[in-house]
Amino acid sequence: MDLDPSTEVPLTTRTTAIDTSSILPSQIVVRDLTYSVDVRDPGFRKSSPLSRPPLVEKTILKQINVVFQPGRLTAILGASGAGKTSLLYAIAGTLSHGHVSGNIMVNGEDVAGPDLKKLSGFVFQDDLLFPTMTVRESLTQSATLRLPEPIPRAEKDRRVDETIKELRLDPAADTVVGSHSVKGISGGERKRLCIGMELITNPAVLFLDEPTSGLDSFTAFSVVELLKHLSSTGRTIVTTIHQPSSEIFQLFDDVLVLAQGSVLYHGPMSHVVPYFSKHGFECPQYSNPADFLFMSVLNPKLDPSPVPGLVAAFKADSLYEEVARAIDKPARGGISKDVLKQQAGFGTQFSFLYMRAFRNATRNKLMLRARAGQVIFLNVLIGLIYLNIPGRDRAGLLFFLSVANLLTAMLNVLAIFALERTVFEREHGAGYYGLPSYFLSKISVELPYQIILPFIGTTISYWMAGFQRTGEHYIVAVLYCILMSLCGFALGILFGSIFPSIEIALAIVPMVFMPLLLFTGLLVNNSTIPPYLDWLKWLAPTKYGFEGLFQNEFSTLLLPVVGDPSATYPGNVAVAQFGLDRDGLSRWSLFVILASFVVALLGLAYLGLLRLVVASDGARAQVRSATRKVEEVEAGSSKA
Ligand SMILES: Nc1ncnc2c1ncn2[C@@H]1O[C@H](COP(=O)(O)OP(=O)(O)OP(=O)(O)O)[C@@H](O)[C@H]1O
Repeated sequence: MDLDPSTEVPLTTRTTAIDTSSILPSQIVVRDLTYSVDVRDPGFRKSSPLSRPPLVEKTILKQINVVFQPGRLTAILGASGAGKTSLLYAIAGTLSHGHVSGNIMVNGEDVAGPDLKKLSGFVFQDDLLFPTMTVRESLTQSATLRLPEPIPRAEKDRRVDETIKELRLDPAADTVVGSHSVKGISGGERKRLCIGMELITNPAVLFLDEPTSGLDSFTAFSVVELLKHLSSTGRTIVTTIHQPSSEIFQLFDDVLVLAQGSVLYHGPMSHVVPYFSKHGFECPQYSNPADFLFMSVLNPKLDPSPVPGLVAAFKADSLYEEVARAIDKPARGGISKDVLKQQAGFGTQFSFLYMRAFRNATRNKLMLRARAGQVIFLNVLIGLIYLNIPGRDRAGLLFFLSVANLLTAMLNVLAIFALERTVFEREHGAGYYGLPSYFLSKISVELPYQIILPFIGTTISYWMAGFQRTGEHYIVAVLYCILMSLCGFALGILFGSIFPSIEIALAIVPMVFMPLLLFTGLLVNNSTIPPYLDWLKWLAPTKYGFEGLFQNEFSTLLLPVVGDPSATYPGNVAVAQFGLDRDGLSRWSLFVILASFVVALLGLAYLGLLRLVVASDGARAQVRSATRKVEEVEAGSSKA
């Protein structure tokens, strides 16, 4: 349990640390909001194993009309799959999949989703914070990247201090967020930090998706009490919530009950029980109204379902008339464009991301040592193996250098990117920074590794194995290894972004990658490969790496004849024996092709990331729903 009495104190009577005078009370009117997605027809009967179900439209939200008032805390309740998250995302403008129709107005002005996104804060259910950053650093990140550029640094720092005070995070201000393996702040502090990261811009509207999930009841209560306090300062706060306790339920000003994408009730919390009792659902005395709703009205096992009748009943109720009136005559206060969150400029984004990645890399000392250690260990080992091996038999070491530099870089980057991918998707989606600044900062932070590590590794094995002792040959060999490492870096990002998880990437990548090793020229002589497979060699960076390293070392060397060390033959003969002269490419042509490969792979990696950020918003709702179902099945089986 993460209960720390010093930090989890209920926040009942409190003053506010944040200057709330600039909050413009914002009424949100949602009119005829409909949301649908195209899905494969679940009722389709396959006529053959290859037939695919046709796409059909699935309506998730059906003509929703609701009004969220400033200074009020609204809870969206509903069974799993009712459309709570979809409604929140659709209003907040964080959906990118499917078809959304209807209007969303703030103080009577029509706002497109992205504008409301800028005007409001959004706290996601799964809080993705950087584990190596402290609470203060996380808030500073939000202030740096999301407050307008002209606001002075001192003012941004003041806002960070205010937010820490407001959320009572002072005792944890300099504690790292932590992760599964490193103990950091408590669950309640994490949630408050996520809220704080949104509060930095002092938004008039705050959306939260299940802010109490995973918290014990007391911590959950203190989080909702914080929301209540924040709404009392004039903010419009809307949160989805899953089965709140009766203490938490009492904190809400308004409740919106959803079922099958329609509104069953939207009005004051105090009217919920009388309203449903009027429609035949009597809440027993001393029962938690939320539990009562889930066990009776929202119980999916009820046959016939009361939902259609209750949807119609709500539309005929005086509460709905109030909503309809507000929709017809929305409040007129305008929206101040000044309060819109602004993304910092490219330079600020880049330098911040660079510093963060740099700090992250240097704080993660284990990873740093592991990366350097594996390079030194492998190259000393291979250097010892080739210490006394003469002539062209050292070709195996060149093969090793080309493949190992690519593979180690690719796997390291894949492992690191797998950890930060979800954070990247979330931060990018929340408008902290753009893809160009992220991509460039990633390259800039990784570049020293991809230069220094191959340099160290190649230097060790090159001199131990006794390759040509001229500056030129040594430098060309190092440059080839750096290019191979950069290819691996780009492939790591590319595979990390196109495959949904590191497990899937690791299952598929060897299948694609291993056959390409056959085209290097060492394992199979190039001239013996059948013509219909021969073209594949052009796709193998290892071919260019190995061929270039081989030519660099052997083409100008006189090699000893096996069995007669006093006799020699020109190294070009060895090049021809391996079939490496077949394409007529010099070591410099190979070098240029390999460098072009790096650029092309970096371009593909960028496109992979672009595809990821476009796809992530739409996928989020589905993933959450699937996760919830798994959790429910697990909870059900553990109860049983
Ligand atoms: N992009 C999508 N494609 C297909 N179905 C979707 C998509 N987004 C949502 N859905 C479906 O729409 C329904 C409503 O989903 P939503 O996540 O809004 O429900 P919810 O009330 O928040 O549920 P939970 O409490 O389980 O998170 C679910 O059946 C979900 O599977």
